[in-house]
This record gives sequence, structure tokens and C-alpha cells, in this order.
Amino acid sequence: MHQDWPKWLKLMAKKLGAKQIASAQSLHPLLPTETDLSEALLAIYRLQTTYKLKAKDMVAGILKGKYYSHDKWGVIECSMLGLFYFYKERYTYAIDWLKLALKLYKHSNAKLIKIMDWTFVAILEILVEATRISGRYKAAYIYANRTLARKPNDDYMKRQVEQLKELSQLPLVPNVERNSNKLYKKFCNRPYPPIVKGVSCHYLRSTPFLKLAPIKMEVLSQDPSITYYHGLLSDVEASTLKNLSRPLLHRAEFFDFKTNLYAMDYYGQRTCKTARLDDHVHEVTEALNQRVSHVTGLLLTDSEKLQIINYGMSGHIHEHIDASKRSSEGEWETGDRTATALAYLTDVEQGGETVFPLLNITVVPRKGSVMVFYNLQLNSQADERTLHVSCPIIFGDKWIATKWIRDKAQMFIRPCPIHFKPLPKSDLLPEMEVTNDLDFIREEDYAGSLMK
Ligand SMILES: O=C(O)CCC(=O)C(=O)O
Ligand SMILES: [Fe+2]
Repeated sequence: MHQDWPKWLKLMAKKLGAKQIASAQSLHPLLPTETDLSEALLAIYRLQTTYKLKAKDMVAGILKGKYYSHDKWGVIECSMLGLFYFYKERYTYAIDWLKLALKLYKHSNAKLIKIMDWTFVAILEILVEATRISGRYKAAYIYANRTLARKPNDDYMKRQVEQLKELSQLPLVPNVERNSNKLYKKFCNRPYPPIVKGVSCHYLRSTPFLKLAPIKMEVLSQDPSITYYHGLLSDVEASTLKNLSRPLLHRAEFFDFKTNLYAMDYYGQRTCKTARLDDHVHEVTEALNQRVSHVTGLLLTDSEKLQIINYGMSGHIHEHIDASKRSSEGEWETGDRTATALAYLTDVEQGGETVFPLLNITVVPRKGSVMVFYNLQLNSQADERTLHVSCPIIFGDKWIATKWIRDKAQMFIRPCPIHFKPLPKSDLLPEMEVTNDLDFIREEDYAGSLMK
């Protein structure tokens, strides 16, 4: 030992785990960022509040009645969501998540939870606040007592228990919670509307090309015109469009009029990725243009570049119209967006429908089908009845390709009759700010040379 001691000392002074720590640190840049975390929480929030999902189902991997196997969520996920909902002032959801966290506590890895600072009593404390603020005084009194039993010297909790003892004698009247006025939350979760009167299905054979290759069409609405054309793209063509766009995809942006800059859409109005494809980048983009022109009879001169959108889980677009009001001020020289041709490049396992709330129409994405709707009245004014949303994806992903067809080129194809009666100015949605998608588009995305 006399001789060994210095060696023991040297060994004891050695920093254990230094190599492992350095290697773990090198992975740090690849780890999710704060933005990733808050966006993931918002995505869960959007799904849960839109589809009224129960916390206990989500933990078990059940989304809207369907079981999807996944790593089960535990105390940390439930507490995190509880706290998130608490800050969002959605107390009913917060209480559900926090109660679930307590329930899962005894089945979980106690050491890990302690390292993450989610002690049982910390969860109880938030539950006291959530139940009290939301007017559930009896429950708050019970949780406050349970907290005090674990922290007998906590003066704040002692005062809470005293106050809540009295308040809990009052009848239960939970406070009214803040609710979202987003239309998609109301319309994405309803059962599919019954087939509306006037809807018809037939083969379209209106041009020599279509006589040889008739297209199956479903008229979803006569006025405003919304038609679903089936089998317009093959599976291979749909995959080609996806592959062409992959290297160009970027987070949806919007034009911030306050700063006059394009900014990331952290406001969560469009949670998806987008890219633009040139008309002549591939024979498939050319073929799609040609087929859209055949079925609509419209001229695609000066139409916008094809926009590809990819939505992941919970990805959505909130309510908007595609037309711009700016065209009437003469700003868009190629005219406004007469029509939208929206090609679905994938089926979606659950969610992701295109819904027209004011028309009671729900369109289920069908790979290879193209939905065409007219955004403008014959006098080129926006038709606000075409307000639409893309519902949050519950499971799977969704890809679409959108062609916006501009108005000036349709001058002789879609003329305005002399005695045309425009729709009365809409007061359908007085409380809602109707946004339009032109705000989200970069100028260089326009094909029209007149724009420059
Ligand atoms: O994805 C959808 O169903 C709708 C997309 C849309 O409305 C748009 O890009 O303007
Ligand atoms: Fe749209």
C-alpha cells in the first residue's frame, strides 16, 4: 500500500465520464431546440383541442378512436402538457394531464423524474392552482391538503387550505374558460356532412382530349363551383412531384406587414412546409397544367408556379380565402386568383380534410384527385363563401400541389355579364378576420412577368 498509494491517488483524481460527457455534448446541436419543444406542444394542443381528444387516450396511443402503437407517455410528458395547458389558461385540459401524471407516478422511473425536477408535490402544487383558478374549490381543497401533508411547513399552502375550506362550501361553478374562435376547430371535428342536394358524378368528355380520356368528376357545389376530378394523376406522377419538391421545401412563411419582411409562421396559421415548382421543370408539371386546363377550360397563362405543401402530424392551415382583395386595387397585374386547382398527392390516414365551413363541404384527400374551386365572382371580386381550412393531420402526412389560376387571362373565357349581380357584402363572419394566402407568398414565386 505504501508504494501503491500515489497510484491510487492518481486513479481517484481521474475525471470519470469525461469522454462520455464530451461525446454526449457533441450531439447537443442535433437535439430539439426550445422552438421545437414549443411547436411540438402547440401541435399536441391543436390536435387535442380540435378533435377533443382525451388525455388518457392520447397516453395510450389512441387518436380519435384508432389505436396507433407508440412509446407510451409518462409522468414527464403529462406534467409538461399539464403545465403548458395551465399557461394557456385551458384548465380543464391542464387538470386532466396533471391528474394523469400523478396516476402514472408510482409506475415510473422515480430517479429520472427526480432529476427532471418533477416531484409528486410539484405536480400537486400546480393542480391546486389549476383547480382553484378555474373555480373547482372542493378539488383544490383536497389537493391543497395533500400538498400540505407532504410539506407541513409551507405557509403559502397553509393559507390556501384555510381559504379553500370556506370556498369549497360554495356550489361548484367552474369559470368559463377561454375558447378559440378559430373556425377550423369547430368544423374539422364534425361528422362528414350528408351529401348535399345537387351533387352529381359523371364522366367529363368536353374536349377532344377528354373524349379519348374521360375524367370522373364529382360536382360538390354548383355555386360557387367546386368540382372534384378523380384519377388526374397517377401514383408515379404524384411521387415525382413530391420528390421534385423535397430539396426546395421550407417552413411556411408569411409576410409581416409590421416589419415588411418574410417571417417564419410561428403564429401557427400555416404549420406546413412549402416549395414552388417551375411549370417546365418536369414533364409531370407540364402534364398537370395541361390536364387542369382541359378540365377547367381556363387558360393557365400567368398562373402561379405550382405550390407543393407537405403537412406533418398536426399540420394545418387555418381559415382563409385564396383570393386577394388587392387585385381590385390594381396591384396584381395578372389579376386575382380566379380558381384554385388543388391536387392531392397522398391519401391521409386520419384528418387533413379540406373543409369549406360556410358551404358545409368536407373534401377527403384522395391521391391523384384534383379539386377545383372558383375564388372569384364573375365581376372578379372575391367570393368569401370559398373560405376554407386544411384540418390538422391526426395521423400520417399530407402532400398537395396547388395551381392558382390568374384572372386576366380568363377575360374572354369567363366574361362578366352586363347585368351581373354581385353577392351582397358579406357579414357572415363579423367576428373573424378573413386573411388571404397571398400574404404568405414570396414575389419571386409568381410566374407572371408583369409582376416585375
Ligand atoms: O391543403 C388543403 O387542403 C388546402 C390548402 C390551401 O387552402 C392553400 O394552400 O391555400
Ligand atoms: Fe387555400
